[in-house]
Amino acid sequence: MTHTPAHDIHQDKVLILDFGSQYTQLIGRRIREIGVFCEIVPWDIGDDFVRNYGAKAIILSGGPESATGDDAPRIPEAVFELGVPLLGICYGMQTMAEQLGGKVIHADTHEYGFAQVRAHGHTPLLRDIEDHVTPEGYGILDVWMSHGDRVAQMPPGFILMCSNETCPIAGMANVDKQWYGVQFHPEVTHTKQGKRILERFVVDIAGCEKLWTTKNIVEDSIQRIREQVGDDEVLLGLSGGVDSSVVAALLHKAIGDQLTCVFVDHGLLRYGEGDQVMAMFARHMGIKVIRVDAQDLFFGRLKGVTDPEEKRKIIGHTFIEVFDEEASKLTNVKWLAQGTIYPDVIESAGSKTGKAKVIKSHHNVGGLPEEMNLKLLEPLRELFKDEVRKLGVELGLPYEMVYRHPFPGPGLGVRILGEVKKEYADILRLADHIFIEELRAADLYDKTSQAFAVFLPIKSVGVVGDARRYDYVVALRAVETIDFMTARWAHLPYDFLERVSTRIINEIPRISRVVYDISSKPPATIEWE
Ligand SMILES: Nc1ncnc2c1ncn2[C@@H]1O[C@H](COP(=O)(O)OP(=O)(O)OP(=O)(O)O)[C@@H](O)[C@H]1O
Ligand SMILES: O=c1[nH]c(=O)c2[nH+]cn([C@@H]3O[C@H](COP(=O)(O)O)[C@@H](O)[C@H]3O)c2[nH]1
Ligand SMILES: NC(=O)CC[C@H](N)C(=O)O
Ligand SMILES: [Mg+2]
Repeated sequence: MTHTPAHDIHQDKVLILDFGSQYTQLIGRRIREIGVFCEIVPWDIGDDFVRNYGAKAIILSGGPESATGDDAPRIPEAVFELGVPLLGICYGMQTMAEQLGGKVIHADTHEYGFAQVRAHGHTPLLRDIEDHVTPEGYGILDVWMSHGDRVAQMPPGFILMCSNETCPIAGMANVDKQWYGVQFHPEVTHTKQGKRILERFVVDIAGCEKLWTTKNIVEDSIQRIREQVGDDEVLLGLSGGVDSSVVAALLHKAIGDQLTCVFVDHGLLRYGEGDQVMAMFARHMGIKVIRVDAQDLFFGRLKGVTDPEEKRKIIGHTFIEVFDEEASKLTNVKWLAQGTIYPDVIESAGSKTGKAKVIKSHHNVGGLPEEMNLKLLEPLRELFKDEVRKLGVELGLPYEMVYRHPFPGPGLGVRILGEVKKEYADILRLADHIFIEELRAADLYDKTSQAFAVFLPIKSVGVVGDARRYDYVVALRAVETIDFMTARWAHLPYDFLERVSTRIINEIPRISRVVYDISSKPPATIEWE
């Protein structure tokens, strides 16, 4: 049965040219939230790409460079030839000004953080959008700025759109062509009217229809998966984490029992996780799940190994081995499904050109041997994490599963410092479970981005019931973060920490002491190894 969605959800799309801003992904997320599809590409993607893409509007991001420099990154010429609305943000506006005959200078006073601009409400972009009105009747916007350069002279054909004392040209517009530039960042939530401004641009000015909704995405993905896969069989590594769970639910809906999942129990899972995954997917949803008990294999391979990178590599290779073996038992499989999401795609494109240092090798199930000849199926590769979560809920997965904290593939293997032993994993699982259970009970789970316990294989002395206890130490870790690239340690209430610590020491005989990790990232990382 073929199924035709009511709309082509990619019909109206916005192209975002990335000049290296810290907030480029935020621009993308805001446009998607508004209900319009968009994609982020590097600024030097080339004229041909820009001409053939079919964007209804183009947004030029901010960036760290100075538009005054001779070899500064520039907007491809094709952008100006297309006749579509343009919005330059910060660096995007500055280079637009330079390229069209205006002038940018290094400013004497830099603006970082909160600012206000007077909005000259005569342009379509800002008309009737304001936070305050002055006694003289001018609109004022509360915005967020981050710049050292500024536009000193507008290009011919542009009029002033907003300004303040430090930045007399804080916005400019060529209303005929629908080309706009703003010095402030509408994509960050500190700019209160930011989302309205972006919506005005993509919906009212560029005429994009709001077709990018969770319901439409589900319908569209299902149709595309069916067309791609036909009658073939698909294999998916199911971890119980958010991404692979949503892929499982989506594939099951699209192709039913042509899907087989492999769930590897490496002995480094959270408390009760294996049973939960089986109950949820196999029993409740009727998905074919092969549970592989590979505990002895993993613990055997990890015996005596203490170096964190070596542990990560061994876990990664052992995963592939198990996967390979399971795949070879199934005869008709042509596809390997993966939970790759859009930030993975953007970041791996960026890292090809970058020279970033490897801090940790993330395990990767994608490195399967060539002779398997499996084709890759990645139905989430256009979606941001928050979109993946909404999709999960739409597909009927429970809220608690879809909004759970991320869990690394190597699992407790990177939360047991030094050598990994089953004995340690059993102790850690219990401590972690108590911590998470208490977080949920105190309504703090959703207020932290990631929380877990870490096992320290050192012993400390305690006194319990007048007796001496000489046993292990557990560290609690909880962080608040948006993107997991930087993180602040969570300031959990003392009485809460006290309750968790008391329970852990009382209920787990092998633990003598509990400590709380107060390091942020950077300079620490979120996981301990
Ligand atoms: N225990 C496991 N059994 C089978 N496959 C696994 C296992 N752990 C990880 N994988 C595979 O590795 C992929 C990457 O893991 P990763 O932790 O990044 O994603 P996830 O578990 O799907 O989601 P989340 O980021 O929420 O944990 C998973 O999508 C899954 O395909
Ligand atoms: O799937 C994964 N495989 C891995 O090997 C891995 N290592 C770290 N993480 C997760 O990444 C985020 C950042 O962690 P770090 O600050 O420790 O680098 C945190 O959310 C970590 O849990 C991993 N996820
Ligand atoms: N955030 C930005 O885009 C900054 C642009 C430019 N690097 C400046 O400092 O003005
Ligand atoms: Mg995971």
